[in-house]
Amino acid sequence: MGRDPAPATDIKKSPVGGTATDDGGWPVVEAVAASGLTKCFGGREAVSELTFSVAPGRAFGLLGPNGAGKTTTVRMLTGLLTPSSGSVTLFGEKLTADDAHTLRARIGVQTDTNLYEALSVRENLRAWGALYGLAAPALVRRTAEILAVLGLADRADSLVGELSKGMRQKLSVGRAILHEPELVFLDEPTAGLDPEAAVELTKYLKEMVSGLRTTVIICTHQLHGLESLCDGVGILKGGRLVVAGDVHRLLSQRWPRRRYLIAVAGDLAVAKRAVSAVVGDAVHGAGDDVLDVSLDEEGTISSVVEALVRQRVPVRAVVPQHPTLQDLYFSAIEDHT
Ligand SMILES: Nc1ncnc2c1ncn2[C@@H]1O[C@H](COP(=O)(O)OP(=O)(O)OP(=O)(O)O)[C@@H](O)[C@H]1O
Repeated sequence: MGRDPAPATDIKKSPVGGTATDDGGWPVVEAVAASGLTKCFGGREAVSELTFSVAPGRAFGLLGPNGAGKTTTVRMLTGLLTPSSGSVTLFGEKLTADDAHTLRARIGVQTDTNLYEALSVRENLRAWGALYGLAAPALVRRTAEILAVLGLADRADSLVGELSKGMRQKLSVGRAILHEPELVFLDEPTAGLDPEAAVELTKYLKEMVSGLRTTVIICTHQLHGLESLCDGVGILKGGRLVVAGDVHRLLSQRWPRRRYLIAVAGDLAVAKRAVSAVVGDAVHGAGDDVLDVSLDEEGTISSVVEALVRQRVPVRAVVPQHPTLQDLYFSAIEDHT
């Protein structure tokens, strides 16, 4: 990656809401801030009163069922759609129709339209790089990097019109990140990608976030493992933001107790009595030889294991059960049905 790496300053980020501060306690200008963002189509609200912000150098997942309002939100955030009410601020500057063009040089937006069908993959990247204002050495370097990262090097000279759906998808992502923008909006970037390419792309996006402090806003339905990329998340339902914040904080708020599955050998009733002496009724059987235990504090798992050992119950495995972003998503959507 060519852009200068992140400064050493440790930014105390506020992925959603609040004011981020740097080491010296100075406020950090949010990369994206939406305030009361609303869009009506024909009198019907597609997006209602969205207020959230994303600090620079963060990856933020905008999630929600089909029709929840993700694309409409991103289109407003990128100046492609005028809000019915509310406002968008990018890098501390209010987004207006006049600014949109200037600000767009600092952002990358993935869309599957406007690929030049009659040009090759390489020619498409070069054409887009030139439009973004990349000069010759950077353009050549970035084109090669993008082709390698997306696994398109061996198709660099193929015409776009001859590409498979997944390859076109890769190219549309490549186009969005080609000029190393400070802020990138991605719409289902890994959908249609083979598993290897999806892993590579996710790894590259993480490097952009941690190495270049790129801010990434990602709309996706692919929740599995998304928390490894996104530290912040907003879940939309029916155009409203039903959950927003730091993923880890949201998970620990929603599931404050720690759950473990303990596989034991021998009499399960004896094992359950031994554990119950430590955790009360926060234990139940989960199969013939497995106990499901919920604890207030992580430390007490050692007391639980000690209690089993004292009763001569062999412990075969202790497996912590970590709630995931997928669990958070389903529980948030269910709460608002
Ligand atoms: N141009 C438009 N005219 C009228 N209604 C629209 C328009 N664009 C979007 N909508 C409506 O706004 C709502 C939100 O649509 P949007 O495309 O933002 O959802 P989404 O969350 O991106 O969905 P998906 O996951 O299916 O892509 C939907 O009810 C949709 O029908």
